[in-house]
Amino acid sequence: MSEAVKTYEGWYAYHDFRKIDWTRWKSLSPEKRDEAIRELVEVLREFASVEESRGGSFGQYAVLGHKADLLFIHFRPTLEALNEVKWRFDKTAFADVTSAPTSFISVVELSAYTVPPGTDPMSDPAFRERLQPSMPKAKYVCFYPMNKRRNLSDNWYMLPMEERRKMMKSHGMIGRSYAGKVRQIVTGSIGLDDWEWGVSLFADDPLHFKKIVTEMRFDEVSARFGEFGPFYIGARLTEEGLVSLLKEQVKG
Ligand code: VOV
Repeated sequence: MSEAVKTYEGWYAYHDFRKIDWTRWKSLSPEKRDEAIRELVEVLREFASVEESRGGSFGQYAVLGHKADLLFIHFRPTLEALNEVKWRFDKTAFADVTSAPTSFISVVELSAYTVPPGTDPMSDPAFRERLQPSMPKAKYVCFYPMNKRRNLSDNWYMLPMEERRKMMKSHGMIGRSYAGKVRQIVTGSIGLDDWEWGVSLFADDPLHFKKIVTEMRFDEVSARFGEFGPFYIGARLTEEGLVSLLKEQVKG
């Protein structure tokens, strides 16, 4: 058996994708819509307020294309806290006009591949901080789930540790060349959801997503072992942006 990599876990993550039923939204009376918006704003402010007490983090995005309309990303210390968030949102009148085309449950994860042997990364406050990240305030988010291949000829989980470490080092070096352009938050989902990881990337220029993902496709660890699920791209939504989106849609 190959040596399993040591992983370090932080906040749990809930990627909540929502599609809006615009026909139902438009069929509500103006008073009901205003009331639903007021309640939604209150709940989203509540979600965002966890940042102040460092009890989690929250981001809201408008999703492009047909796969979803909105993405809410929640980081919280426990799965129970994520469930509370879910029920809190589902109780709102706005939730009644939405459906959830998909969702993703995972936990912020760092691994020991790049940790010098014999050192304890948890003694480093910066490392511990990265396990409880604030949602980056970049303009765009890109999210996709991924696995590492387990074919007979290319099985990540049967490679010796040293070989995996070498490939992850090369991966990390490509990643670091995007410093200041792309922030990544990798969340582990083995045993929690249908894929092995969720990759959340944040950037002010969406082309940087295309560049980094392309470059990584040519790097051995992604080229040989990467298996990818659907990609989602979202633009960060301010409170005003969300409210005007909901109001504009009903104008003839
Ligand atoms: C924005 C840049 C960036 C940077 C700096 C970066 C660095 C690093 C380092 C140093 C490490 C290893 C230690 C750790 O921190 O866990 C990782 C780990 C990981 N990564 Fe990464 N990655 C980036 C970016 C980045 C991208 C764009 C992707 C998607 C890959 C692609 O082909 O589409 C990705 C995936 C992952 C995954 C799935 C893991 C866990 C793999 C495992 O087997 O455990 N990642 N990553």
